Amino acid sequence: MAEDKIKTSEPQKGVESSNLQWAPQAWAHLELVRSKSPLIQCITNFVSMDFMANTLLSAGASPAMIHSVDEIPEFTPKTLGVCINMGTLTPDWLPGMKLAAEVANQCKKPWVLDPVAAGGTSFRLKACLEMMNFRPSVVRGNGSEILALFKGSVDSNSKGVDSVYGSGDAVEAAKSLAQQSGSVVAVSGAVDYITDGDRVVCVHNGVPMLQTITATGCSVTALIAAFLAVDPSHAVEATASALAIFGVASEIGMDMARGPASLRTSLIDSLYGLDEATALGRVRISCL
Ligand SMILES: Nc1ncnc2c1ncn2[C@@H]1O[C@H](COP(=O)(O)OP(=O)(O)O)[C@@H](O)[C@H]1O
Ligand SMILES: Cc1ncsc1CCOP(=O)(O)O
Ligand SMILES: [Mg+2]
Repeated sequence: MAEDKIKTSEPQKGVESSNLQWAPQAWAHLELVRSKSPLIQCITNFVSMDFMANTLLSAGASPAMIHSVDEIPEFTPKTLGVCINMGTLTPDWLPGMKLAAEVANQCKKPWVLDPVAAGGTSFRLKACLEMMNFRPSVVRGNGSEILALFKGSVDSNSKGVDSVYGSGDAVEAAKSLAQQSGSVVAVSGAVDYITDGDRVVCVHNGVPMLQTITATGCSVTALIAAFLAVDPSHAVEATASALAIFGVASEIGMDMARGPASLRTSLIDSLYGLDEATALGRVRISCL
């Protein structure tokens, strides 16, 4: 059973030794998503809706882009996980986002926050910080977004949804943010860092061309929600697995791609077709 492969023991140091534990665990999480097909509610931006839904479907999950405040009390309790993304935020979307987070918490369902461009404007920063008060199970952002949440200030150098910092620049901020908020914090980039404020897990999978396809960050956040939905009590492990599997799918997709447009397609195909031997051979996870 896939559940048997999900270990909770303390991680070891170094990529090679850690992989003995983490790679089978990442595969086990993907197998669980495929077998349980969790219903994931996504309240997300208009740019990402299609790619996010297709990412979830190709992993075996069942996405629903349902955001009306009128439907949330009835629909959110039926889900196994919720993804809330601030990408194309307007004031009228916020009450639904807050209600979905509240209902998810009441129903003890995991929910994941993507604080897109958190440091871009004061309106957006305030909204992201308000969402943090609902204590997401996981918050996943790029370096700029995690630094903005930690500092609680707008970044005058912000490039909007794109990061002006590497993920490594935000590791200490991520640890402090996790300690203050009680959420697991994931910073994505060339290396993805996942922390609960104590442990820091590093995912080394992925390809630089992911930065040239819009909504890859949004979609991997939704994938985190799906992995968390099948293993809600191990948020660090499920988050690392989702980031590693998405990264592996991009690496295999890269072998077939001619550029960003074809990578977008081949990534989805690779995620759908990923097998155990390939996952075990490619997942690269270590601990700081
Ligand atoms: N330089 C890189 N090398 C490999 N993978 C990367 C690189 N930059 C980003 N990624 C991957 O791309 C995905 C999106 O991350 P990121 O670009 O940081 O998010 P966002 O799109 O929200 O800014 C993640 O899976 C991350 O691991
Ligand atoms: C371009 C853009 N503008 C508002 S949301 C969005 C998508 C951002 O996607 P990602 O954060 O995954 O790059
Ligand atoms: Mg993003």
